[in-house]
Amino acid sequence: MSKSPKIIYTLTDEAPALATHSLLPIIDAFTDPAGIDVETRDISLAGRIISLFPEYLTDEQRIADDLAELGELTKTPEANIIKLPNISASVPQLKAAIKELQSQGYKLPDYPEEPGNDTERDIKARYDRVKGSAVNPVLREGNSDRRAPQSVKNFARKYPHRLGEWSADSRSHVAHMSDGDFYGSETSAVMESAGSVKIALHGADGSVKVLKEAVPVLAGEVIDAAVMSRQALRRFVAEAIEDAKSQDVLFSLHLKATMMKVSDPIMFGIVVSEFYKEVLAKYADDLKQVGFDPNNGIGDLYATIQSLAEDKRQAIESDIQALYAERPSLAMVNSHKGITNLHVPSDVIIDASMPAMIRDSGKMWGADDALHDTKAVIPDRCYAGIYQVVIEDCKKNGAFDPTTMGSVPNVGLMAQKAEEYGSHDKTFHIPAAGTVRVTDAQDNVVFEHRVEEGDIWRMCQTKDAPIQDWVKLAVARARDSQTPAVFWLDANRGHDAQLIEKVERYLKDHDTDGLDIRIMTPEDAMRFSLERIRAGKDTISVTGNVLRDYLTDLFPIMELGTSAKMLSIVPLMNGGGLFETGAGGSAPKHVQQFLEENHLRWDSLGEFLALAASLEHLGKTFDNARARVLAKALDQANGEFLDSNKSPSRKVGEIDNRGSHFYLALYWAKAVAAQNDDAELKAQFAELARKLEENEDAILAELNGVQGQPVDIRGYYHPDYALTSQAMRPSKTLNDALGVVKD
Ligand SMILES: NC(=O)C1=CN([C@@H]2O[C@H](COP(=O)(O)OP(=O)(O)OC[C@H]3O[C@@H](n4cnc5c(N)ncnc54)[C@H](OP(=O)(O)O)[C@@H]3O)[C@@H](O)[C@H]2O)C=CC1
Ligand SMILES: O=C(O)CCC(=O)C(=O)O
Ligand SMILES: [Mg+2]
Repeated sequence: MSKSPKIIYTLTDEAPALATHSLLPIIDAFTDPAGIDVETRDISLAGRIISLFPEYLTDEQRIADDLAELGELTKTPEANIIKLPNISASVPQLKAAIKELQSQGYKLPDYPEEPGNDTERDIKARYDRVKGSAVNPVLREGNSDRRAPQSVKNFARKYPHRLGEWSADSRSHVAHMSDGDFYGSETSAVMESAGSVKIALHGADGSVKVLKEAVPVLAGEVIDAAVMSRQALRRFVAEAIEDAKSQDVLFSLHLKATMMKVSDPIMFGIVVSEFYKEVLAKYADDLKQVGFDPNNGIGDLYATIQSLAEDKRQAIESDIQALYAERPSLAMVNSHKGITNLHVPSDVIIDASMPAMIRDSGKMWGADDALHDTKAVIPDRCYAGIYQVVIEDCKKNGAFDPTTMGSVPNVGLMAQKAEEYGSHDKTFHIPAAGTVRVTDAQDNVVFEHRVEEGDIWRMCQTKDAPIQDWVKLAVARARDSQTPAVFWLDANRGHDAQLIEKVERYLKDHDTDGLDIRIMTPEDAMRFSLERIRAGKDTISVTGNVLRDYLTDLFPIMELGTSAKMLSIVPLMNGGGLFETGAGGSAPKHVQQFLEENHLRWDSLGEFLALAASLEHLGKTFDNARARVLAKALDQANGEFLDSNKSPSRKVGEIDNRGSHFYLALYWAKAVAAQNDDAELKAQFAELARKLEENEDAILAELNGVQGQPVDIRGYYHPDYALTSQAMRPSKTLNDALGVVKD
């Protein structure tokens, strides 16, 4: 390959962005002497917003659309990108980010929730491009390989995390719909040839509204369509509220309003509307006037009623308090601040929230600041059942034991916006009763669904090439690790039935001799994997995109206490590599702690693992010996890091993210100094290793000594760069030592 070896390191948001200020100078200190370029690209929420509105900004303020550039890069063989978690913004977060930027002098337009003219429609359309999960789908031009490396598993066995005890009479459970949901209505088809399909709503009154003129499709592609009935959802929610009350358990809702950015906020809004029904009806006119939108959560009510007269505002607030007495208790996001599960749609994200509940004895926090059994409402049936299986297993067998349990790595079908996670541009909030028809170029009806006003109809696409690649990856992982692999597919679902046929066909393209490869429904696959995990055995989960997301938080959280310690590789379909860091998110809670007491508990192990994999990939694709030296040394450093347990503590005054970076640098420098493949690097890094080792106490004292005080970095979404760097690099001794190799 002719181009020079280059790694792109992404600048994102919240805790991982803070950590980057400390880690990147260390990475530079190692890669510069080896002649490897590490460049950054800004894909933060604030950066993406700024890049949308050049004409509103001064020359100094403008920045390029780095995400678009990276999206193109992922389609090339030389792509080598380290992708840290980023914010997938809900509307309240988007508005907060805009407000912050405006206060910093960026003359950005407000977000027009209900645009009244073409200019506003254009503004909203631009903002909607950064809303929700708008980064990952662009970069994920490959399927997903997420697992805990052996060194991490060994770490978990040596330093087990604590899991809450389970009781056999726990009343916690999952509640889901029994009809009228996506699961029940899904129909699916495989496209015979390339072309396009059209989506139209044929009104009961004879009108035709084109919802999408042309959705391009490829030969062999699986498309499916399904509808969620508003009435059925409402009925279900009303019953669930009643039932939670009568069973005296907390009511909690678990959705993915960030990734499923069209459907799930609407479902969230329906639950909010049902829970607060009487109050919302009583003050309907006032709430309409202030622009309250239940899809943004009850937090939006508290924010918007600020503009009402004091007595009206108080009346609404006290009626809400009175309503709480009649309703089941709500699960809380922050009981100290009175933030409930229904406050903000992005505060409770199912992939992280359900494992947290399972980790905590099946309980969630109530307003009384104590843990309680809970009813976990997950309306759609497609995946809800897997969590109920885990709950039943824990009730029967108790909590899992991290010192003996096996592992469930994942191979996920993700490439090219596969399945539900690519559906938002084909998801519609139905404006009037009728029939949604999907037709092909010859006007043949591919799908048809009867719909009512307020229903949510969606179509998903899954290309054939990613499916073939996914099957290949599953076989390769099963072979490499000599581990049974289970495809989690449900023959009763339209989409899954098509996938089962394809999987059976494509498995024949590979040598599967001696491998144990099965296809099971998600619930059976969960039972099977749990039985094995308790016996200390590993089982590869081979899943679609949604279960990829859910399982790669669930199993790591049970096995390792966090998904931060996952290796998360996306082998890009055109030969490049995307290396995600961990399997979790951007941990807003960690930023709060950092700002309050200058302690950042973010665990960068995911970054360390991703960097080692990225360097190894670079070594291979560019036949670059120095990248291989660094990769091998980093791998050893990661082993030593885990073995001596230098991850951040949660407590102020103790080692935090910055201290953990120091140890990584020390172990990495020692490993480069110990190798004999490259004498020049050996000499340079021996010097760094010596400096770091000699000054260990002084550096740690400088890093930990700053803790305990609030920090001001002048911004949450767009903090001041220099101030943040200063805060994240408080050790002069460490900064000077890193200069040894850099200059
Ligand atoms: N790949 C990506 O870009 C992803 C982005 N997100 C985005 O992240 C934001 C927050 O999502 P949320 O669902 O709250 O989930 P998070 O994964 O950000 O946070 C849940 C909890 O997981 C733990 N955690 C996660 N990562 C780490 C880490 N590296 N070190 C230590 N602990 C960690 C923390 O637990 P504790 O507080 O107990 O220490 C944290 O509070 C959202 O905007 C979401 O869309 C979410 C998932 C993936
Ligand atoms: O893109 C997002 O919003 C979240 C992604 C995620 O949770 C995951 O990939 O595990
Ligand atoms: Mg996830």
